[in-house]
Amino acid sequence: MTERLVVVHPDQDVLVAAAAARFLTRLSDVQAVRSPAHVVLTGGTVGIKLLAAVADHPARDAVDWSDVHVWWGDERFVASGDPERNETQARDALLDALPVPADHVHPMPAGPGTPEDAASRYAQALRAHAPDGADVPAFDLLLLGMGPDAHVASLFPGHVALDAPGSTTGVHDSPKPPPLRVSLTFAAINQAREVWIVAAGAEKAGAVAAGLASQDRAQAPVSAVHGTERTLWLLDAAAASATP
Ligand SMILES: O=C1O[C@H](COP(=O)(O)O)[C@@H](O)[C@H](O)[C@H]1O
Repeated sequence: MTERLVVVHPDQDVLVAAAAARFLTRLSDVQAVRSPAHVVLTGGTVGIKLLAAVADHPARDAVDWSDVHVWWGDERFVASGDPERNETQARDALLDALPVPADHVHPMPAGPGTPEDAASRYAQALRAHAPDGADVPAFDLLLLGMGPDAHVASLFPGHVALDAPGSTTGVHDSPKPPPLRVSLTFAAINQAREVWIVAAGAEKAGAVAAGLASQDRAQAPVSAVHGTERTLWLLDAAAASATP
C-alpha cells in the first residue's frame, strides 16, 4: 500500500526551503542503497524555485551528482534554449551548477518534427534506462507542480492526452501556453517510487482540495498521480486553505 502524506508549510518560502532539504535527503538516502538515482523534474513557478533552493543549499554536495540521471515530466515544445522550456529554466536554476554528466541529463526533445515525434524519441530514451520488462526507469523521485486547473505535467483536465497509451504523449492545444507540449503519461508517472506534488498560493487551493478528494482524473488530473511507495503533497498554507 502506497503512503500518502500531506505536509503544509506556513508560506511559499518555507515550502521551497523545506522541499529542497527533503529533495537532497531523498537522493542521498537512495544513493545509500542503489545506483544510479533517477529524478524527474518539473517546470512551473514553485518547481523552478525549488531547484534554485537546491542549488543554494549547504548540503548540495551530500548527493553524488555524477550518479544521478535527470528526466522531465513535461516540456513546452519550443526551440532548444528557449527560456520557456522547462529544461532551460532547470539548467539555469540548478543543473548548470552541478557535476551531472551530460549524458545523464535527458531533456525532452525540442524537435525536429512534431510533439509526437519528440514523445516517441523520449519513450525510447526512457526504455533504454528501464529495468527488464519495464518501459521507464523506477524513478526514485518524480516532482510535479500543479496548475490552478489541477493539471500536472502537461496532462490537462478534459484533454485527449489524459488517455494516451504508452509512457509519453504529444500534446496539442494545451489550454496553458504554449499550445504544443510533450508529457509523461499517467502510466509512466505512476511507476515512480515517490511522487511529490508541490503547490503554493491561494489560486491553487481549489485544485488541491479537488485533487485530494476526487477520483476523477478528467476533472482533476492531479488526483490520479501517485508513487508506488509514497505520494507527498507539499503545500503552503494558502494552497491548503480549501482542504478540510
Ligand atoms: O506549464 C506548466 O505548469 C505547471 C504548473 O506551473 P505553475 O507555474 O502554476 O506552478 C508545471 O507543473 C508544468 O511542468 C509546466 O509545464
